[in-house]
Amino acid sequence: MTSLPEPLSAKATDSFAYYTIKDRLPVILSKIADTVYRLKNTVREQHGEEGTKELKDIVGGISKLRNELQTDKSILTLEDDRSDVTTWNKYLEEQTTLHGYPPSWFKSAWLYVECYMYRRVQEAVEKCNVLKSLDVFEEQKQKAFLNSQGAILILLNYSMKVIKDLEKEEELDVEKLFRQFIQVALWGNKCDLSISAGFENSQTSCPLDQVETLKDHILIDDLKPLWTCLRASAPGRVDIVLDNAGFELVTDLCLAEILLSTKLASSIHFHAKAFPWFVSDVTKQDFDWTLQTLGRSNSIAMNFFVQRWKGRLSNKSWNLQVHDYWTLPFDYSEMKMRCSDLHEELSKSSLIVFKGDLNYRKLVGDRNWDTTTPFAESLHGFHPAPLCTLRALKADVQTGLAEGQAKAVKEKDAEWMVNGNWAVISFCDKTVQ
Ligand SMILES: O=P(O)(O)OC[C@H]1O[C@](O)(CO)[C@@H](O)[C@@H]1O
Repeated sequence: MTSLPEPLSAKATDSFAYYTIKDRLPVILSKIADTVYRLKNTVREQHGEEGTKELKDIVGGISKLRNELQTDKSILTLEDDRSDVTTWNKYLEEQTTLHGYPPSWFKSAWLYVECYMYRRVQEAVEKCNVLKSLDVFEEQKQKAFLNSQGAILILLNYSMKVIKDLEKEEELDVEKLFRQFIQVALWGNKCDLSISAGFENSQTSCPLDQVETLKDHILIDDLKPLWTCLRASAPGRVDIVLDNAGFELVTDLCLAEILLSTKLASSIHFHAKAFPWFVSDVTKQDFDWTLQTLGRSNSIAMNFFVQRWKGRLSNKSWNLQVHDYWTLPFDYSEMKMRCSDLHEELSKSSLIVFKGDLNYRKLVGDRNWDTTTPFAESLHGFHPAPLCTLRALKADVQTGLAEGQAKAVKEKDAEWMVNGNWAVISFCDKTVQ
């Protein structure tokens, strides 16, 4: 086997990694500090002096972190008592031994240091007593959801009509529905709050029209083999490794619903993050909040789905799973070796759907691949089950393109790799070492 390409890193000053670490991450950290500071009156009312002190400690921790990042200090060990501390600290040791110097923000692998930043933010919260369950991104995530209400309503009204037609046994083209809901979930990934450095990024256009208007922006379309695979194993277990809360989560829930209602799947296993991550990623709290909020509305479609989805959670056709591996800095080719229980769990699936950019980066190891490297090869042996990725491009890594395709798209849009306007549906049903 030929050697692997280098991991992406801010060492390359013309890279998106460099721009992210130099400009985007400090903005995200400042925004966290502002948001937390604005909670001071509420926290004082609810938790008195202890809360006020903890809030100050969080803001202090975030400012210190921003300073470490901007001055390219070494990565420090974690000092809270979360279950993953030992794994993080051991990895830091491993990296120091491997390279002969301690990792730092601008010298080490982008994937590692960016994940570390979110884990350090969590450290500041974990060290608290009364504020231990604070989600520093909660306000942004909830605002983005509420600002996407129009698009959510259109999608849920349409989905309700589809379900009712299916129940009436109307002759519906199931493959067409599958293609449509996969693409809605794909473009749901355009909206995320970390690419916009935490600034407003809600879904405002009609998600169904978008499927048509953005068709030519899908650079890899593996819908056909994906459909064939799902059809052959139907109805089986489908896993969805979630990405962002807000509009994107609703598109994922609708996809899950359609897979079950059309009997393409018998159960859905959603995978959420164990703590607030990359600004807008879904935690269990976000998942629950989304259902509660839909349930409080007076829209018929929202209420219809909340009842249906609560039923699915209690009869276990929907399952929500949380695992620390999703918030560790490892790529997925390391899963079998580092975390065999999750790998084994995923191997029970008929199809694993990985949502979003960060999952893609972890699938392909966040390396400087030639864009024509086959997707299966870039997975570097990761294949617990047939898998696909639904990803809007927001980082300068891509595999599976045809010869000349990268050049052609770059001529149309210089920012194609990072602006979220281009996407891929890549599927793999075999292991390639
Ligand atoms: O929510 P997604 O699609 O995983 O995107 C995560 C974002 O974080 C990054 O991975 C790095 O900031 C970007 O590449 C992307 O903007």
